[in-house]
Amino acid sequence: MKIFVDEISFGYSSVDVLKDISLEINDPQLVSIIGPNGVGKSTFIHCLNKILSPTSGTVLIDDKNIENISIKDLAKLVGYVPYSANDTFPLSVTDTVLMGRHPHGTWKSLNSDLKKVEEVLVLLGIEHLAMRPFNELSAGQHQKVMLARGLVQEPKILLLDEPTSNLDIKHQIEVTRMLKELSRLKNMIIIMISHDLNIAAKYSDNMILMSKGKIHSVGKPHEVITESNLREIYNISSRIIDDHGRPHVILEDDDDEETIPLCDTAYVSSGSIINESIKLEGAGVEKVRSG
Ligand SMILES: Nc1ncnc2c1ncn2[C@@H]1O[C@H](COP(=O)(O)OP(=O)(O)OP(=O)(O)O)[C@@H](O)[C@H]1O
Repeated sequence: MKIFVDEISFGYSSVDVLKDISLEINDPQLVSIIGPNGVGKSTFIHCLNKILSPTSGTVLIDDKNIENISIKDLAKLVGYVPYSANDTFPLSVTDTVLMGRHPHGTWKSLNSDLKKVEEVLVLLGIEHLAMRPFNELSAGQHQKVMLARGLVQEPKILLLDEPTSNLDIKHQIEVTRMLKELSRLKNMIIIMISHDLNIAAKYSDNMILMSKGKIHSVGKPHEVITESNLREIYNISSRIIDDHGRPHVILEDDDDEETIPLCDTAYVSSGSIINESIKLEGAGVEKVRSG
């Protein structure tokens, strides 16, 4: 499986957002897209599954231009879990997840589909919610159910827009680690937008830092999460603590000379909570041309 993005640009009617983005991603892996608010991260992943069509440039999946792939066929290749806290489904959790088995297809519920749903609910630790009405769940539970719906689709490429933003710290870590494991187990390219630099750095095989509609940096977490990048793009003073070869970001307060962990994981990661069961290095994200 390979995604090749060749010089795509996109603008909404009033604003140019993406400018000549090129990128190639090979191999099963977890890739995080990071960058400040409004730089075009969601717009970019919308161009990878035809929610939006680039104004110029092409997106190829396994050498096929996605413009020539029907929405129904594309759904077999590319899954997408949007950032949305407002989804409502007048269905049970099981039926909501079941919809992911046949996106754009006929509504079915075969035993094999139900088994897949059950597996994914167990994987995400929400099997106890199976019969609960979706609309009665909490925001974090909603987010896990929507993630389950994306996973049960078993796409080759899964696009996730801030999939852990409503989860508590323990579940953010668990789910992100699980996504990395799943990329290997299911042979998937998982592309996740994240604002949590520490968790993203810890579990991503590669990271993409976006700025003003372009890719600013791409590569391994320690290549992307650098003090100079954070100062330039986020305008923050930071210190990078190398934790077993992976960066951890500590904010520095220029006035008070105090340091603040960027997120709780700075503490957690140096403790014993994280117990990685799979440790594989991924590779294969390559910036083809810089914008
Ligand atoms: N439907 C739309 N119509 C017009 N402009 C839009 C639309 N959606 C997004 N934009 C604009 O496009 C730019 C990029 O938005 P996008 O949602 O891709 O950013 P983002 O990097 O994902 O931001 P965030 O981190 O806040 O989610 C922003 O300036 C936004 O205002």
